[in-house]
Amino acid sequence: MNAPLPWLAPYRDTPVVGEVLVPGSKSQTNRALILAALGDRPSVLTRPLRSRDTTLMADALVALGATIDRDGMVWTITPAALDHTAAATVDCGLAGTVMRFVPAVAALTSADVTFDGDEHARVRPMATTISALRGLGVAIDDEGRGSLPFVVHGSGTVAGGPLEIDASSSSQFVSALLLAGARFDKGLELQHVGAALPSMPHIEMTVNELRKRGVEVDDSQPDRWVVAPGPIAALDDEIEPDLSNAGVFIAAALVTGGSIRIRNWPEQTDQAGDAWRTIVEAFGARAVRDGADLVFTAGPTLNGVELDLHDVGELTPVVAAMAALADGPSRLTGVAHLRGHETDRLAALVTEINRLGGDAEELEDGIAIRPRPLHAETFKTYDDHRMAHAAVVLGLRVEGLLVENVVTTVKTYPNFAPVWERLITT
Ligand SMILES: O=C(O)C1=C[C@@H](OP(=O)(O)O)[C@@H](O)[C@H](O)C1
Ligand SMILES: C=C(OP(=O)(O)O)C(=O)O
Repeated sequence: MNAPLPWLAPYRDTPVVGEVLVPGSKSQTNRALILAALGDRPSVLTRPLRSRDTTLMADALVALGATIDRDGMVWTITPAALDHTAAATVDCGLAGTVMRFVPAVAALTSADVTFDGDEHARVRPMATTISALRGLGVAIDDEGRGSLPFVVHGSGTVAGGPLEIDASSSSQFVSALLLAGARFDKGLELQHVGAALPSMPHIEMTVNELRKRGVEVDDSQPDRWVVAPGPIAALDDEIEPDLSNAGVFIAAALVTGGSIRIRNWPEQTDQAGDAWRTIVEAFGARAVRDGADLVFTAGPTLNGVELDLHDVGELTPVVAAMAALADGPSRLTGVAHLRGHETDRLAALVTEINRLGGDAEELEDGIAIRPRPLHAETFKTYDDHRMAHAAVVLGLRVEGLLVENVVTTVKTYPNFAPVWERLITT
């Protein structure tokens, strides 16, 4: 494949004022697809995200026997008969939700299912998925790697029952087992042991999605989930806008002293990205509801921040870009697990901010950033959609900044670059 051409990030020396409707939530779409494929009847999904991660998820479920009719903004999912026996291959791309969520579904089929992904996917943490499924009696052949690629040898059933795992490197290890747990013969009694779990809102989203489909989940004890065995009811559902991806637009308003209306921000939501409402306050900005929308307006200064982002780690790259443009120093902590994301995000952010002449330093569990005048360079994106988001935010204030590969944003946002360009240049 040819190397992508660097993209000149639009620069702005006046406040960005505008509005945007972001596409659907990646996390909700991929949970809904899994649960529909395991459901008791067909389900209809409205406004799903159509991006690389959700296409990979849909293709994976089709490979396991589900039928998915993708008609624009309405997808109809007919569940997989789990007696599927034909050998299948699942391309995980760089999608954590695909590489962590789908193996437990594959274990329920009677097929040999090979999982692999992008080059960097092979170094993302997977050992917990492999050992957890083995602990439930599933045969997996990973040639001792503890990472992709591996083959799940489905035997048609998973016994389920009690299981201890260490999910401190990714909440997705917990979500994956909960999503399939009701279809295990004995259900699942899952106990997390180890350092604090990251991304708790994502686990809460998993539990909510299960309950919406009639699955009984007891989460009354910390770090413990008991999923009763039984059917997963089909559900016709509408996907919310992706609030994590709204962050790059919110940042555009904050770093230029402007204002942005994010359309259709849900009143009640379990998305991690809802945290933008409080994060912007730390920067000295505010978020005000106006009907169905939330309007984010910059304050007179962009304060430095001290934020523990353990629960909302995926917001870190955009927060770090804002911090590099702030009026004072920042410390972003609680995010050691970002080293296992699309790239080692702590190292990548420090390298790229410093490449522009900034002063960022890696901490044991985060980043310290002291703002300095920045100059244009090519900002490397490491095939990470959120590194590209960080780059375009910095490009608003650093004239001439080039983004190595803005197209990498297709992981969770189709058409991001033209939408951004229109907002910033009109
Ligand atoms: O379950 C999910 O949909 C996700 C969980 C989180 O993963 P980690 O717990 O690995 O950070 C989050 O960062 C990721 O973007 C999506
Ligand atoms: C960590 C992320 O993705 P993934 O689902 O691939 O883990 C992310 O989107 O920030």
